[in-house]
This record gives sequence, structure tokens and C-alpha cells, in this order.
Amino acid sequence: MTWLDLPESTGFGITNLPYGVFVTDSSAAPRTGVAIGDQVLDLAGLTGDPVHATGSLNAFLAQGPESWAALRSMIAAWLTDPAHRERVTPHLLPMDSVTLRMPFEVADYVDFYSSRDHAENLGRMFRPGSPALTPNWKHLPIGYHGRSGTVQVSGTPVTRPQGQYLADGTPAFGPSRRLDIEAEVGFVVGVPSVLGTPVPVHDFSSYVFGVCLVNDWSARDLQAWEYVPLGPFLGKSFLTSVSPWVVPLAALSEARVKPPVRDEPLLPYLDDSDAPWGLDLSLEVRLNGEVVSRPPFRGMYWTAAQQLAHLTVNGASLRTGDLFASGTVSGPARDERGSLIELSWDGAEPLELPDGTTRTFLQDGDEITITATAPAADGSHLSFGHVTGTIRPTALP
Ligand SMILES: O=C(O)/C=C/C(=O)CC(=O)CC(=O)O
Ligand SMILES: [Ca+2]
Ligand SMILES: [Mg+2]
Repeated sequence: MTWLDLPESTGFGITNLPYGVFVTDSSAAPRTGVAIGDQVLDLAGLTGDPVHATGSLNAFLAQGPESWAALRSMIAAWLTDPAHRERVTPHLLPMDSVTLRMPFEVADYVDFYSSRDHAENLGRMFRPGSPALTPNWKHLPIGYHGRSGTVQVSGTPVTRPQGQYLADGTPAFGPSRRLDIEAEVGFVVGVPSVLGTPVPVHDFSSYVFGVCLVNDWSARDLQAWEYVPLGPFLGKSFLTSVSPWVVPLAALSEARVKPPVRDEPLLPYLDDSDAPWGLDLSLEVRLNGEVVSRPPFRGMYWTAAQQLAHLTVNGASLRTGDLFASGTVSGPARDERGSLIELSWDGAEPLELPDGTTRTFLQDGDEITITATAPAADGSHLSFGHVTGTIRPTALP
């Protein structure tokens, strides 16, 4: 029990304690905070530790699992033992009085493709006449390297990208006409690995610090024209949005579930039978405030532990701040799809919104917000906060 007065059914209870970076009106110096209820605990102010005053979580993430666990249990003690109340209280700020910044400096950014339903849906739409899943899909977690410099915090405006697309079979240029979302879950690396040495699937929690929400904005018309044979490029590199709070893996013990049964035997380096990192996260996607989808994360075919093992199996090393995302989270039902291209079935089945309008792809002015919850240790639910973005018209030079 905490001595704080927490709002009822807050997703930021004592079992969550996610980390972020914030500034206030009175202090422009960005520093590390922990969300608790509707407040932010100023760790730089409370601890005086310069690691929390750098303006990004990276230095703390680099310290590794023992430091992460030690600080987490200290924060829990500060917020539960009334003996600390007087010392801690001056460092609690109302959440609505702070501005949340990008929580970590993104080193490398990788995006996977691990929802079977999403991969089958996209396969049917992008490659009609071919099998929905490519022959490699059940043997390795497919991914591509993205653009870390355009990963930005929630709230960053989404400028409609322009580029090349096919119009009636002819290359044309202009603002994307098929701007889309991808509701995803991101994993943040804390501890670097050694070049040339793979990270085994069961070492996942020795390297990965925590989890955030990701919206991998996608221009489907640019993507469809450019992606063969090297994969997504400008269709996805214009912006990727992440939530400001990073939920530590340590908060997710109650959310761990067995991943789905795999149809094909896995090569030993991907065998996760002793490292089941399925996670029971429930996502929600809102368009202009209305829920348009509830993607279930627990059914993802490949787990983050397997993705990490795969992305390092060739000897590629990890750096503090590496971000790898799950890929679009889609479930089997129509209202569980994590992208508009799936929800509107390539534009053929427009979504009907409560305000009487319909959508295939995003219009200028549309606002997309993704949230997620997970089961918490005390029987409640913990929140991942949200990642939001509003579409702005193409910027013309
Ligand atoms: O199937 C394709 O060619 C393309 C798939 C995607 O656009 C999805 C992607 O970025 C990976 C993912 O989010 O699952
Ligand atoms: Ca994606
Ligand atoms: Mg992107």
C-alpha cells in the first residue's frame, strides 16, 4: 500500500513505475521521472543522482539489471513507507504540469513483422495470387532496419509525406493518398552486447529494459511502389511515434504468457521453450477519440526474446537505446486489426465512424491514439500511457 492518494483504478500504480523524461515551465532542464498515479516523481531532484539529470534514460539503462532492480525496489519503498513521505513529497509534480519528452535516445531501430494475422492480411493485399505468408515467415522473425532519427515522442505532428506512387500504372509524385498507422509494441535495449557474440533467447531480460507503445506511420502507396526487393524505405521512414513512458520488464511478470504453438519446428537458437516471453497486452486504437480496434498482443507468433536472439544471431551487436518493435499487432477478428489498410481491407470496406463520416486511410486533421494495458500483480491493470499523433498537410517547400 502506498501512502499516496492514487486516483481510483489508475494504471500507474505502485506495481507499474514506468520511466520517462520531462521538463516543467519553471525548469527547462529535462530529467528523469517515474509516473505514479496522476503525478510524476522527479528522480533527479529526489536522488541528486546525475544519471537522472541527463535528459534521457540511456545512462541509467546502460547500468543494467542489478541497478534497475535496486532503484525499482527503492522507489517502491519510498512510496509505500510513510517514513519517507516528508522527503519525497516535494519531488512529486502533478502529471498535467509537466511536458514529457522523448524518453531515450534511439540508437538503432528495427521493426519486425510478428503478427500472423497481420502478415497474412498484408500478404493477401500486397501480393495477391501468392501464398499469404512468405516461405520464411514461420522459420524466422522477419524484420527491417528503420530510421532511428525520425523516432519521436507522442504528440509530434505527423506531416503527410510526399513521394512516388503508382497512379493507374504510371509513377506519380505527390502527398501520400494512403497514409496509415501501425499499432505496435516496442522494446528498449539497456545493456550493449559484444560485436560478434549473439545474445541467446533466454538472456532477453539481461539486455532489454522495458516496453513502450509504437505507431509506425506508413504511407501505403509509397511503400507498395518502392519496397521490392529491399523492403520498406521512404514509406515508413518519415516518422515513428513512441509513448513517453517506458514500462520496465520487471512490471510485467503477471503479463507473461506462453506464446502460441508454432506450426513449424524452430531452429535451436529460436527455441524459446525455457523463455516464454509472450505478453498479455491489450491495445486500443482510437481515431478522433473513437475506438476503431482492440489488437491483442498475446497472440503474437514471435516473441521479443526471439526477435532479439534473431537480430543478434549473425554477431550484430546491441547498443543502449536500441529500439525494436513487434510489428503491427493484429488479431483474427476485424475489430482487432492494427492498421487501417486491414480495417478497411485495402480501402474496399470503409470504416464508419460515429460522427457519420467514413475512413479508408487518414485525412488531414485526424488524430490517432494508441493505448495499452496489462495485468498487474495486485489483480489490477497497469497502463502503458498512450502514443498519439495528428495528421498535418504536406509541407511544401
Ligand atoms: O507485407 C508487406 O510487404 C509489408 C508489411 C508491412 O508494412 C508491415 C511492417 O511494417 C511490419 C509490421 O509492422 O508488421
Ligand atoms: Ca511496422
Ligand atoms: Mg515508421
